[in-house]
Amino acid sequence: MTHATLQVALDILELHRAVRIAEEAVAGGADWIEVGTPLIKSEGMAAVRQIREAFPGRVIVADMKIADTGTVEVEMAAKAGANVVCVLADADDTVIAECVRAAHLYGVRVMADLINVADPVARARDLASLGVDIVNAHVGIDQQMIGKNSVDLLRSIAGEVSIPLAVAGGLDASTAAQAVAAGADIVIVGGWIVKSGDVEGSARRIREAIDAPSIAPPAKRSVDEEIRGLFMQVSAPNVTDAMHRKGAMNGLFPLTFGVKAVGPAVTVQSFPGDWAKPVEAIDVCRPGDVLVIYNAAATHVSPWGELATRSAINRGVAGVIIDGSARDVDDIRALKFPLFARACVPNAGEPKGFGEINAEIPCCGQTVRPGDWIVADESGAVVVPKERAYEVARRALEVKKNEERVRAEIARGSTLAEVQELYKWEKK
Ligand SMILES: O=C([C@H](O)CO)[C@H](O)[C@H](O)COP(=O)(O)O
Repeated sequence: MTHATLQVALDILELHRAVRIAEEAVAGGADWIEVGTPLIKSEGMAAVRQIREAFPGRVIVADMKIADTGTVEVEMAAKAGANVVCVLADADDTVIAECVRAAHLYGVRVMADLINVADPVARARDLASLGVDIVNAHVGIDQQMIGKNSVDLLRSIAGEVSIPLAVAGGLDASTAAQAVAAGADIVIVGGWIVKSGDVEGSARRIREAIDAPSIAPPAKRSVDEEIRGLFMQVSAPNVTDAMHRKGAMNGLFPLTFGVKAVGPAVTVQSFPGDWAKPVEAIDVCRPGDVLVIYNAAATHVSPWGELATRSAINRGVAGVIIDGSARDVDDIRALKFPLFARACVPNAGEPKGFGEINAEIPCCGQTVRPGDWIVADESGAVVVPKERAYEVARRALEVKKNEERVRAEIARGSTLAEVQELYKWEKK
């Protein structure tokens, strides 16, 4: 088997970090270095120049995503030191042809990026006949968040053209190996390497995976299982960050610690002092559901206690959120059951039976519908609309990954303001 090229995509904003990250990725086995689109937008051609200076012998790829004025943009990137320049496959043929002509003039190669192309097979053939050197089966980061898969795209074009094929979009060690088996000549990895806390180790894992691909078929999981698996890996703050800082419940506190509640909501509308519906709702829950109870923010009476908790544990309930109060907190802590409420108070009230199960409810400043996802930990609870659960879970994992590298840089003595160049990015 021929050796597939590993291209690390420097998809970060800060040039001073990019050089360091590239050094670590190369130490881990990356062959080509891509100056990613975000870095080019943030720093311009200075980024290409500096990466060229830092890595004189390496192939440097400028991910310009050219959409127009092919000659000007290829010339800029080539003169700054790029060996490969990226154009959008969706650009008009006139643009592609200009890129190819300019590339010949300046001795660089053109990689065409199939992001968002409606008919990838037909377009890949056109691109090859227009003189493009490499076709990239790329699923963009936003598209990945709704489940689009770059290896599927690669499989659809493999064997259709005779020019080298690249693949990009959310690849990790396992999917990179699948991509090589599917015919990738160039494997492009961004986030999984550059956002990782251990860039060199992550690059090495990809290198090993693509050099000796052993392909285990991915385990089949339902969408709900995937969503739960993703949310279990992230924190409530990661989730609200992924939702542009929305979705967090106000005035809610964790009453038990070291536990986390993740699952679709079963909702309960109830009235202060009436614990019938909250307790009846336990029997409506499926394993893994989170019970979300509106109890009119009451802090003088509790609709929830130890016996309800034991029943919920028997049903496999993943946690309880109460816009109101709870009691028996010491016992519930011992049971390690995720419980979140506004307050604790010993009064129980009585079971009158007012209210409703599985209707839309208000809860701590948010609206919760049955089936909306809840992610709650010691920072509080976040509600994710069910229609966006998969996407938000994927985005939350991206948020978490972003923090890993930043955390590693702080551990080496930097500060958050330095790492993120806060002053530079203040809104003008
Ligand atoms: O091209 C890319 C994207 O559009 C951002 O500019 C990325 O380099 C490409 O998707 C690879 O990055 P990951 O998807 O994070 O592996």
